[in-house]
Amino acid sequence: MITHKKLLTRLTVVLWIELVLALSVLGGLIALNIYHEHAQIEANERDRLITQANVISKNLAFQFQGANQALLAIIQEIPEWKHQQQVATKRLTTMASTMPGIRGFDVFDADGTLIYTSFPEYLGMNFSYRDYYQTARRVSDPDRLYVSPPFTGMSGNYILNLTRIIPGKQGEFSGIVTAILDPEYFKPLLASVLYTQDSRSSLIHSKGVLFMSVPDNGLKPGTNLATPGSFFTRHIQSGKAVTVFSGQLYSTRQQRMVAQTTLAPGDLKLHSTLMVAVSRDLERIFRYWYENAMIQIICFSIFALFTFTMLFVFQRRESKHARMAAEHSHALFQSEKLFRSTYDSAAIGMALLGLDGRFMQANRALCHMLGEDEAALCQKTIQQITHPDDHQLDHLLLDSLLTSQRDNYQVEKRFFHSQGHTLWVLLTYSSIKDEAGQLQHFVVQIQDITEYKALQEKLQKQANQDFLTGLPNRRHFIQEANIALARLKRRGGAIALLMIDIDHFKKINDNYGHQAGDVVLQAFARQCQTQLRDIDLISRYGGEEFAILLPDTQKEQAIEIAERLRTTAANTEMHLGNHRALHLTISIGLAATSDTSTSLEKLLVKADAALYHAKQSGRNAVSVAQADAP
Ligand SMILES: Nc1nc2c(ncn2[C@@H]2O[C@H](COP(=O)(O)OP(=O)(O)OP(=O)(O)O)[C@@H](O)[C@H]2O)c(=O)[nH]1
Repeated sequence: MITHKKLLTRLTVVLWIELVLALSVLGGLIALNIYHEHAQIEANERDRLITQANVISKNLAFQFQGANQALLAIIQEIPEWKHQQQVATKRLTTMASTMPGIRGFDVFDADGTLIYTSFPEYLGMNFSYRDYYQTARRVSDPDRLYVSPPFTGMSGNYILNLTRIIPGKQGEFSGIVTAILDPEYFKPLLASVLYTQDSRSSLIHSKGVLFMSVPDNGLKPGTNLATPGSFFTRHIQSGKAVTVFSGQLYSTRQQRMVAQTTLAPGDLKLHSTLMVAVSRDLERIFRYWYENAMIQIICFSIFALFTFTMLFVFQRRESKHARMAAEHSHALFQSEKLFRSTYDSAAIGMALLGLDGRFMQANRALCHMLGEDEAALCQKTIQQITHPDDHQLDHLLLDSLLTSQRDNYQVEKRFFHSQGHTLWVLLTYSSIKDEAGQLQHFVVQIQDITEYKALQEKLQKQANQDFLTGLPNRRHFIQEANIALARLKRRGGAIALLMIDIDHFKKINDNYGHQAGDVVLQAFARQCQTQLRDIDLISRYGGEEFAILLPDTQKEQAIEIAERLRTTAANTEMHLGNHRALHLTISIGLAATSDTSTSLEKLLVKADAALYHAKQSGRNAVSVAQADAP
């Protein structure tokens, strides 16, 4: 079974995995975008560099073709000059001046001696040591245009020549004719393709010798670039007309992108050629891309950090909430457990009632008290187990809860046990309301007070009873007599009061003992009781004095009763045990009235006075009090 804690941990891990995956995807897309931008910038730059290199190449090719045509024309014209130096010089000078980029023309004989030239000051000098002469003589191909490696000319300038062989009549080597290229012409050409400050274009002889660079990068013309691994070498080795390389330059150690083209002017056959290199600084090419990429990476890192932090904070808060909820739930569980155990094991009966009085829950003590199980009790209402005599009171009090006049009340009432007998219970009702104050249920606490009630009844009885004779005592007599007088006041009629005193009772005590006196008192009480009606009330009023209240009794009728009591007492032998017996007499004072406004005090005073009169008249007599004067 998965615990709540394990489930939370699993959810936490899943969220982290999901976040990492989402960030990985986002990061991947950003990386792809950065890579794509890099590739696009690189491709665009390659295209631009190639285009610029091609512009120079085409221009040079055109230049080479023009120079080649001029050389062929000079070869054609040489026989016509017939060693006339001035004619040749004029012709060569004129041709050089009409051709842009050509500084002059020289014609050498087979030994390398300058025989015609546009620079007459060098006539007759031998230049057979020059590379262009030696290469042309060695190769001796009349169909080729020889491109010399750059060299320092007689004027001190760094130049290069385009050379053709002058073939003899049998095709043998008869000398060379060269066009001296003007380096100053190439500088604006190379500069014309530079489109940014970091752009640079160069011309390199195919043997690897640098001819010129624009702008000057500090690398000396004549530097050999044909070193292993250099971009020049890699271009030559590739055999391609156009290449582009990026990285560190062998020559300057700079990081650049270089487009190189090999000059190939149409169907012109060349021996050696020139390479055009146009390059840009890599840092400048990718500066914008780099800044943009850094912004994206920083933004992504901040976003990732933010989401990690947010998730961390969120999960900490969630886990704190979960911990608090668990603690709360544990506390609630403990509290409910404690309540349930208190509720179940309480000595007092407890129940939850619906508003209609139906039992919803009942604890063990209540079930035990009523002799029902909880399920059976929950089929009943509290009214069903209440004694009918208590229904009215119960309804009244319950109504006061339902109408919110009060929140609780306590009542003593009777319940029916499942076996039919009644129980006295002390019942406390309490309202249970919801947060809006609406009454939802009742909680009742029920205490079995049957024993207490019995004891109370017994004590009550004892409090009202004379312990010797068992007759009501004076206190109880006064209570009941007042009730009877109240009834008289309501209904009218008549009432009589007899005050009875045993004559010379002291002598009985003295002669037979106090205990015998007690026996006489008990026997006399029984004797009177047997002669009275149920509605009559006899009490031991004190000592040997008895009071009898005769409700609904007229004076005459009362006199009859009094006389009967007197004669019975006088005529009845009273046995005292030990074969002893005696006769006693009694004196009676009688007060009777039909005055509904009379009071008990008045009646007692009158009866007492009459009793006194009976005693005074010799005892064993009934004396009737005079009626009140109208
Ligand atoms: N044995 C017994 N004697 C009681 C009890 N209560 C009162 N007495 C006695 O009753 C006697 C009453 O005497 P008295 O008041 O002098 O009156 P008497 O002797 O009856 O004479 P008269 O009333 O004048 O006829 C006293 O001796 C009391 O002690 C009682 O509960 N038991």
